[in-house]
Amino acid sequence: SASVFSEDEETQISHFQQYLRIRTAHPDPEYTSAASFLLSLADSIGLQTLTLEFVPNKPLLLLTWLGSDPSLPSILLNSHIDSVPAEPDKWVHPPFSATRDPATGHIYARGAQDDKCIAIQYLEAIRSLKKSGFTPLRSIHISLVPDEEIGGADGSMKFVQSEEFRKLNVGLVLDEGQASLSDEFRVFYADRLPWRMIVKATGSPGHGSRMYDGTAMERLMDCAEAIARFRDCQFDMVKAGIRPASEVISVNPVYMKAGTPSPSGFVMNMQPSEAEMGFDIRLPPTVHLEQLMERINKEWVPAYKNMSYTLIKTGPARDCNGKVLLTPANESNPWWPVFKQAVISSGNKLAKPEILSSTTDARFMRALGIPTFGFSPMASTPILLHDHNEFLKDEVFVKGIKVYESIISALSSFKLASSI
Ligand code: MET
Ligand SMILES: [Zn+2]
Ligand SMILES: [Zn+2]
Repeated sequence: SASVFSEDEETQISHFQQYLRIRTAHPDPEYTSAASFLLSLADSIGLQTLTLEFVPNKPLLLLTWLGSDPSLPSILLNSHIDSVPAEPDKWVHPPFSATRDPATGHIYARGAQDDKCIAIQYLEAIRSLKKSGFTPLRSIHISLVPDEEIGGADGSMKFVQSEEFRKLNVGLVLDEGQASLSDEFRVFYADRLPWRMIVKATGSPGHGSRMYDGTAMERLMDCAEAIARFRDCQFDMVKAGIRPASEVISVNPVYMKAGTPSPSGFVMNMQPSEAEMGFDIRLPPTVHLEQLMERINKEWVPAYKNMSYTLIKTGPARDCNGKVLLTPANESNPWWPVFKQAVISSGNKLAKPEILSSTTDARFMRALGIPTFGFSPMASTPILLHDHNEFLKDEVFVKGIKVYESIISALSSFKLASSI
């Protein structure tokens, strides 16, 4: 049912909608309009702003609220500007309309959950803390980055390698997380590693009517079947409740390409000499890589079957000390109890820390050894990232701002005798 909001809250919701209406979907995200909108919000709050352009036309915004002791390690709040594409015909409201359903309060837009909500929540939380007279001890930075959805090579990867980043002296990063079906917020201490695998098969072409061995299609289908068997085994562990989905290996087919195009579709009486298939693979950070490589070479894509594969791995799998990319979410990490307590004192619940099924820019910060949590305060919300009809309820969005007020004030006031 619809809730009643204050005038300030209505303004916050309207800022969210305005941001959602900017078409930041790949393959041609409107980075310039997004940047000018975000910079004008930052100006209205009185934040310092810096626009970095590591790659032309891919702005990365750095917003700063200076702490009273800027020599202390700072807090960095990260959000990506870009979104995945949407298929408008399959949505109940156009994906860049940010339509707010008056009955439910759902705001429909690509990016509503992933992850434009947090960018505006960071900003509005800071606006409200500033208004209340709060002054941070540590500096707080917001980074608004391009290209996360396509691997981050021209975005966060360049950012963390830059002199500007080094100068921030970041002590803790918060990045995006995922919605929660229950009333407990979720928090993520690691991401799965993102791989892409492209399998190509070649074989003898021939008449569509002929039965013979060694066609490209037959070989590729053998590969797909071997992968499907492995996928079933991994998925069965999830279905049986033995492991969470983020702690198994997922291998999902994402495209198939074969056949000879014709004006009316495809030539049907020819068996093609080439066939190709793409897979999205996600690996738990502690995965046994040798075992998987052996499986790929022996079971999935045996070279003797005239198949080859390409593996694309975007981003680091280990940090500078050769350690897997995990941020301790326990008392050994002094930031953890501060974060956890801040969520609880805002009147909310926090679920047991998890590994994220998908992958975020957090891996670039973790690779530098910087503690990084994934967190998007969306409780009692269906998980709709990259799906049709992505939405966030107005009330959930507004509550998230309050949660960040608590988190930002706690983290930025946190004092510790030792190095951090
Ligand atoms: C491949 S880098 C990550 C891109 C996106 N966030 C995903 O999980 O698919
Ligand atoms: Zn995404
Ligand atoms: Zn995202």
